[in-house]
Amino acid sequence: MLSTLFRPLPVLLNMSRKNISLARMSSKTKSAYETLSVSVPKEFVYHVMLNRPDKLNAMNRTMWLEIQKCFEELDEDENCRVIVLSGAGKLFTAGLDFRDLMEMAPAFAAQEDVARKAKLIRKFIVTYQNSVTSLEICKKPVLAAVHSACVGGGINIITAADIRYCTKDAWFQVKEVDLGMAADVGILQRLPKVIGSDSLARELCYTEVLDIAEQISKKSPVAIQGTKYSIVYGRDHSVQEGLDQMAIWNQLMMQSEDFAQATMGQISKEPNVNFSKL
Ligand SMILES: CCC/C=C/C=C/C(=O)SCCNC(=O)CCNC(=O)[C@H](O)C(C)(C)COP(=O)(O)OP(=O)(O)OC[C@H]1O[C@@H](n2cnc3c(N)ncnc32)[C@H](O)[C@@H]1OP(=O)(O)O
Repeated sequence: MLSTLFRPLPVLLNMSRKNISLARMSSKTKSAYETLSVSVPKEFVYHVMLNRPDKLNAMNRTMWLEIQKCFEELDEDENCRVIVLSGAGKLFTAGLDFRDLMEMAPAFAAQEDVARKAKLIRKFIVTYQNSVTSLEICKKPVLAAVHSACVGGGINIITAADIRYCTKDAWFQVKEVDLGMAADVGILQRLPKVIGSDSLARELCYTEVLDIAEQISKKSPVAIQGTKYSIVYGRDHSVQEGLDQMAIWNQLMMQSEDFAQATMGQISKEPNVNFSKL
């Protein structure tokens, strides 16, 4: 289980529940966010909370953009020396917001030419990559405190943090293959390095459980093959080179029928999709 590789420290979450008003924050960090809550539980300690509890902290476009804005601001804020990142409500995050994906689909579909479609998709991927990378670029240490579920996009986010803590009930799922895509905003580049086991990272990215062969065979071949290619590429390249490769790869592969079929399967809770041979 991936959870065994993260350090359990529920105390962090308790500390963070003290909500200290925005008025106490420095003048440089006074943005109000729609999807994040920022407080200062102790001097120099800032607490950023993913704050869409009624949506299981699903990461919509606003949240991706606000994460980057927030970490860029805290990077500049001299009153901030360390940042705790957690999720409000019953779990850390349910990952990428499906509704957001559905809203973006018509814009992609409106472009008929593959190069123009790819240009649009690339912009979307790189925007979300930059959001995750903002935690890594931020000069202040970021401590991720995870409780209950941390799915898909959430793993991207915490692998860019400095230290990961979790409660005993926490569980982690690299879920992108179930959407018919290779994870493209940092998991494949950072997770193997973070957990120090290329073998375990591959198992988690392909499947999550031990009956490996059967599970892999039922998933999208576009997603599995893209995942493998990108992990191997990531092993021999820098994180940024891996992210660049990923954006090029998925600007094409997210146009495949596997992506649409797998995403619909997840939304309708009928994940048994018969993918075409590849
Ligand atoms: C360029 C792109 C870069 C980013 C890529 C990122 C990719 C990913 O993040 S892939 C992972 C996507 N997420 C998932 O597949 C998780 C789906 N959700 C679940 O498996 C469960 O909800 C969960 C185990 C997290 C919690 O289960 P629980 O039984 O407690 O709750 P549910 O009844 O399933 O859900 C409650 C309502 O929340 C809605 N919801 C859940 N997840 C999402 C989501 N990711 N996006 C939008 N909405 C979500 C769910 O539909 C329920 O809504 P309602 O039926 O209206 O009550």
